[in-house]
Amino acid sequence: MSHPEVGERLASVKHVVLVLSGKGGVGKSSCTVQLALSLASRGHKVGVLDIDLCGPSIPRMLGLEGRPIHQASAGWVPVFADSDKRLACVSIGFLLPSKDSSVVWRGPRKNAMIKRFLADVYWGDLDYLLIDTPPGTSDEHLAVVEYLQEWNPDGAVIVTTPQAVALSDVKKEINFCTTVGLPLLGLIENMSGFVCPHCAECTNVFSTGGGEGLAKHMDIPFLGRAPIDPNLVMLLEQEDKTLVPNVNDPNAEQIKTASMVETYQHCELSKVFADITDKLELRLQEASK
Ligand SMILES: Nc1ncnc2c1ncn2[C@@H]1O[C@H](COP(=O)(O)OP(=O)(O)OP(=O)(O)O)[C@@H](O)[C@H]1O
Ligand code: SF4
Repeated sequence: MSHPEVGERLASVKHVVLVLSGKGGVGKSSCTVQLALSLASRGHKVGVLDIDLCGPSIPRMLGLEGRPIHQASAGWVPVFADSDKRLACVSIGFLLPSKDSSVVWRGPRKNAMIKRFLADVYWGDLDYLLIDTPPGTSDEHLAVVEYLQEWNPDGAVIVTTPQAVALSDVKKEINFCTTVGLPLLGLIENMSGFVCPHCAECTNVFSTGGGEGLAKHMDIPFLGRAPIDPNLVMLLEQEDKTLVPNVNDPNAEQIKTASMVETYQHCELSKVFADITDKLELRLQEASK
């Protein structure tokens, strides 16, 4: 079935990237947020579409909980995470009566909502649209791939952890992409080691390198390893995203910035994601040649 309204709506978007994981809790949403912050810090215009309809976490991570999506004549207006309007977000979380409301929908209703997100949101000109998906391969994945068919999304980034690499879930996710013809842009090994908040030394709590081995084995680019960073947890949890987290000294006066895009640049993990983002951008450039 053809979906020309999706193609028309996304004509002003340069790149569409899906973020997937085989298992829940491996850090897919936080990696999506960090890619978005990293791209926005380079001056790109970025949209984050959260299609994890049953467990939307992006509004909380970006500090946008409780903000409404407005209906304008051009379509649904996304919620912006910064005053420069470089980082826009759309999530079912903005449409629910409260943050504790749950979505218990069957496939057809979920599909209809995803189609509305793709066809009705007025993103304006975007350099990147990052789509955060639920874990595994479910109705949401099949729907988004079907609706994007004619638009040809650039591909998928897979997020895993060193422990999850051993499970077949991540291989299933990779096979899903191959089956539906979604190019694999790369794999991120998240929670790979622990950054000490005192000396910034990285300790490998569990084994690391599994993600790189798997990427090699499955012949997909390895984008990098992101360690566990307590300051990232603090930033994602705190309400005011303009305060630079400091787990070392929670009583110290926190540095204030203009936006979360800037705050994130003070986190150790932003350096790792700058490198991951370089590789992803390079991969997208190569693929579009
Ligand atoms: N590199 C990291 N350092 C510190 N904390 C992290 C890191 N990655 C993820 N986390 C934390 O782990 C928790 C789970 O992450 P997240 O919600 O991104 O996972 P997910 O894969 O999207 O989960 P699900 O799809 O099941 O909702 C969050 O509290 C997040 O802050
Ligand atoms: S890595 Fe951190 S916790 Fe371990 S010895 Fe160094 S300062 Fe202490």
